[in-house]
Amino acid sequence: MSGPPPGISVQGLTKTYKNIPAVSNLSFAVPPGSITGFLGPNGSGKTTTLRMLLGLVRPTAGLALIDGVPHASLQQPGQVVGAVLDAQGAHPKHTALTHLEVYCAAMRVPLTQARAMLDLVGLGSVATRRTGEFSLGMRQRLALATALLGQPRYLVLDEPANGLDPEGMAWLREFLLSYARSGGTVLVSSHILREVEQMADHLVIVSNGTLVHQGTTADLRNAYRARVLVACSDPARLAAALAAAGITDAQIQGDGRLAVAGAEPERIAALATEQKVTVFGTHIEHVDLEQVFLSMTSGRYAATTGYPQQGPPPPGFVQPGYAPQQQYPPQHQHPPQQYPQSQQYQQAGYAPQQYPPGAPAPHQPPFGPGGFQR
Ligand SMILES: Nc1ncnc2c1ncn2[C@@H]1O[C@H](COP(=O)(O)OP(=O)(O)OP(=O)(O)O)[C@@H](O)[C@H]1O
Repeated sequence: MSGPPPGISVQGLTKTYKNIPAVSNLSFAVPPGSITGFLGPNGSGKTTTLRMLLGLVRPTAGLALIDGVPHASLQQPGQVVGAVLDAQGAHPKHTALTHLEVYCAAMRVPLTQARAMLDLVGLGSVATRRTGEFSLGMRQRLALATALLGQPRYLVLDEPANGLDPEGMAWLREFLLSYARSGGTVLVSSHILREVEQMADHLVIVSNGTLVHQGTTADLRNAYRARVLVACSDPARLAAALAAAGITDAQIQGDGRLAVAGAEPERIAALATEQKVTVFGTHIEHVDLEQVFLSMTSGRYAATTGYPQQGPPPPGFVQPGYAPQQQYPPQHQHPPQQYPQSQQYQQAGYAPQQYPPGAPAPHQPPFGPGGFQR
């Protein structure tokens, strides 16, 4: 018999408080080995969802499964899933070491794990200090150390970046990347896309308790990749030449410029030269994913009439209320200014796309050699 499907799976999850829906028919999956960013503005139902997943809130309807079973059915939950829901859990008069040792005893894991986990999260030097003296960032690290005591396969973190300075954020990012590389699965919530964008390979975006997007981070980036705005003597002719060369995402804008996605300015210029189309200037337009996220979750998204006008919806879009075509948020609209053909443009230099790099790992992995063993 095959075992339960691995990963986290949320199916039709619903929680209503006195007729007020906190989470409505929410379904998403967290693939094993992924870092999945769980995003949504304040009050969008993230914490309620995570609490249902961890068996702390009873769903009104639906299922939240870890390794195919509800949390309550896990044999040794602390060794399957570690959670950080809030960083305030430690007794202020307890030292960090005592705090963890109490948990070790409760979870029946060796007391030596307490010291090992403090070292792992960078709190080794303050192990005997009272947690009441800890900053919020230190408490976040302590909460993470607590979650890791049972060497879980899953980590569920609710806004772990709260209270972390940029250095703490960078540390957390590297830590979670390392955890995932060693086979762990992470579900991490945030209301700021930028906080998780560099580490999450999957994104689940909620608004008002409902799903608005799920998919890979790469797909979202590709859906909103940079485009080149070309001012030229014959945009229609250039668009036809681009299409013949396999570059089909080119649209004439209201201002007369041709907006091209999926080709670099040099390639566009070469095709224009072949077709005897004069290029007056090009401009690379980058998209800030944070703006896309804000537009998705604020409900303004459907009201925009931006780029591109046609084409498939971005991968992962699930909300039928959203416009069926992929669109840029209002911040990326161009003014309705006309660019007459005779107008001269300054040639804008090509700026390479500045998406954050993938997943550098310049640090010691917490698991495997040098770290703790699964
Ligand atoms: N115990 C509760 N009783 C009544 N309403 C609740 C309760 N818990 C949450 N809610 C409501 O459910 C909605 C979702 O809240 P939730 O805390 O899950 O959102 P969130 O996305 O985690 O937001 P935040 O990041 O601000 O914590 C909110 O409107 C909130 O007021």
